Amino acid sequence: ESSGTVAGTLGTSLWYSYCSPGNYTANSSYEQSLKYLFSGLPQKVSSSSTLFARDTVNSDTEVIYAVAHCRGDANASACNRCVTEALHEADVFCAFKKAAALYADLCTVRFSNETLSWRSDVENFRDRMAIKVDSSDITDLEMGVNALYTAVTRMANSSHSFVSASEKIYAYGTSYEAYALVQCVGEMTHAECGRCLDHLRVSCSLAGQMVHRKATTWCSYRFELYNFFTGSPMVRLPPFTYRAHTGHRMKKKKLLILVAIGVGVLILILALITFFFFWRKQQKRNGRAKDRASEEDLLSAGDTDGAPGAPEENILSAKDIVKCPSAIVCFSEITKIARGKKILIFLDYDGTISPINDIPAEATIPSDIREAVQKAAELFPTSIVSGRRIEKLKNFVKLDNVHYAGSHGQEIVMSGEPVPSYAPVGIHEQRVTAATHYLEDGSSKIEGAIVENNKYAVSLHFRNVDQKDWTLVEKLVEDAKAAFEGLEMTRGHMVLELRAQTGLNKGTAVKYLINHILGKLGLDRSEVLPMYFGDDVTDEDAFEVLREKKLGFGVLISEEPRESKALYSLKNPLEVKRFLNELVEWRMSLEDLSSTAENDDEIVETSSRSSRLPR
Ligand SMILES: O=P(O)(O)OC[C@H]1O[C@H](O[C@H]2O[C@H](CO)[C@@H](O)[C@H](O)[C@H]2O)[C@H](O)[C@@H](O)[C@@H]1O
Repeated sequence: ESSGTVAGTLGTSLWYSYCSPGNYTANSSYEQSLKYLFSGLPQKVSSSSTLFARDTVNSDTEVIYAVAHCRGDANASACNRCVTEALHEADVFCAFKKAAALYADLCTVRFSNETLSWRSDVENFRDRMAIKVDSSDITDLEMGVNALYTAVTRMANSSHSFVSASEKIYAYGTSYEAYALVQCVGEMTHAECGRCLDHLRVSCSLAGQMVHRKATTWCSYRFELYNFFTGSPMVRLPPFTYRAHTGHRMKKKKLLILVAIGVGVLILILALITFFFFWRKQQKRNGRAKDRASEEDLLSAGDTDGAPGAPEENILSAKDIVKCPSAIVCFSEITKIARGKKILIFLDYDGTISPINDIPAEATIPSDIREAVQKAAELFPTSIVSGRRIEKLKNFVKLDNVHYAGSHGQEIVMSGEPVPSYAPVGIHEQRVTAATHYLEDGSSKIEGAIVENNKYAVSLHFRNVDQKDWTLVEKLVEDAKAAFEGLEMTRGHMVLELRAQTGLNKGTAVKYLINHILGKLGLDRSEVLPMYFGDDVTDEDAFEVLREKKLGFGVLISEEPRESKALYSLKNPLEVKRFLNELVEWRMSLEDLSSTAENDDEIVETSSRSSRLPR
């Protein structure tokens, strides 16, 4: 069932739902049997002493299995209500699907035409993460949360199936109250509970994710920096103080420093020997290279003339947010920090890889830019992150080897996967559809206004509207916002948008994509260099994530200097194409270099980009 639909949102009690691909037809015996199953399940689970129930029912052709489980601190009526609502959501969002899994705060429900057991389901976990703590002491805080996790898990698999706990964590003068909850289905043995939890735990590191949860129907855990469960914590762990652990760390640190010094001296000696031989070769080459003047002078200018705002030591810590130097001029700085890392590329669509067009529906991507994106994606994991809905985006981009994040990062489809791996639940789409009709009606009298439904956001374009009518446009969007719940207004290039209030944006999408790509490649965040290219205000969320997490950098696409959280700039989509092509060429030349390293002279003779090759 891995190809099923997964939906999720922040802010509603149903935080994840998963519908399997198999369908049943209306009025079939499967539908009748499922309804029967649904009618008894809430009562069955809420009256069980372990707040867990299984049920089965025979349709004409198949057996349908269901399990439901409520959180250990829920009372019977809250449990009953939660399961009833989850099954109702299943009716709406997984209509006609033979199997589904629904994850709400207080309960999980799973039904299927295949038998259900924790072993067969353990791969089917769902997670929701948020990197909530933006401070330099995140590692120390993480240690506190890890300590809490270890203690609570140990308890859950030794004596209880439900454990809530809290702990005070002191890290560098700040005090955090951390809360944890771990639960297994009562019928599982302690060993099974332990294995189920271990499986959840190893499937993703806690690194940086202070606030997160993971669940299958059978076992789950959740961490928050606020008290989210009912009643007092069952266990109160002694305060975790980072400083108490520093003594041990210091010893380790000293040892590491000594080893590092030894290795350093050795490397220095080897480097001196290598340098001597290299210097002799270089003397010979200089004669031949003198008269080679080419475009590379421009591209490597940042090396020599100190381009304005060009970061000197570590480009990720540059402070100037107004003037972003050209990514083309600073190409050699960029490749310097990219060396040895996997580059991850994130591209906004409109204004970044597609030139601005007066008619949004006609803003296609030029074939040479598409070709550049495709080539880049063959070497670097690439994602297109846009305000447009994914269907439309895919239709324009027409590339299979990229990931897509649509509706301003609210919906995500990974490359090669037929269905979204992340999307808000349906109520948000319904609100946007209602607002779309409202805007269509209201704008029919405003000449030049164009309404565009982007699934979880609706755009009212005023690029072609006479300036005297702009106030009408703004008023219409404000009225629509007031008329429907759960929508927020944002602005872009000559466009006002009403976006579903999901807490998701291009920044959260970039975090999600980076986590998934890291997981897929088995890499650590220090091994990758994400670059995000975007032209609009909505891209600032992504620039900010990369800048503040010191993960990588943003590249602002703009003809004029503009205040931005991006670190570099490019003028227009043509420059984006050129940069991507340069990046591909650089990466390929590294490969060439390593395969012909023994014949260094030959490389110098034939490469027109010799100054950017690693020295
Ligand atoms: O995140 P993006 O991919 O940049 O999408 C943001 C909006 O882009 C589109 O509108 C913009 O481009 C249009 C075509 O060039 C232009 O006519 C319009 O003025 C721009 O705002 C798209 O139509 C919107 O739905 C996106 O939200």
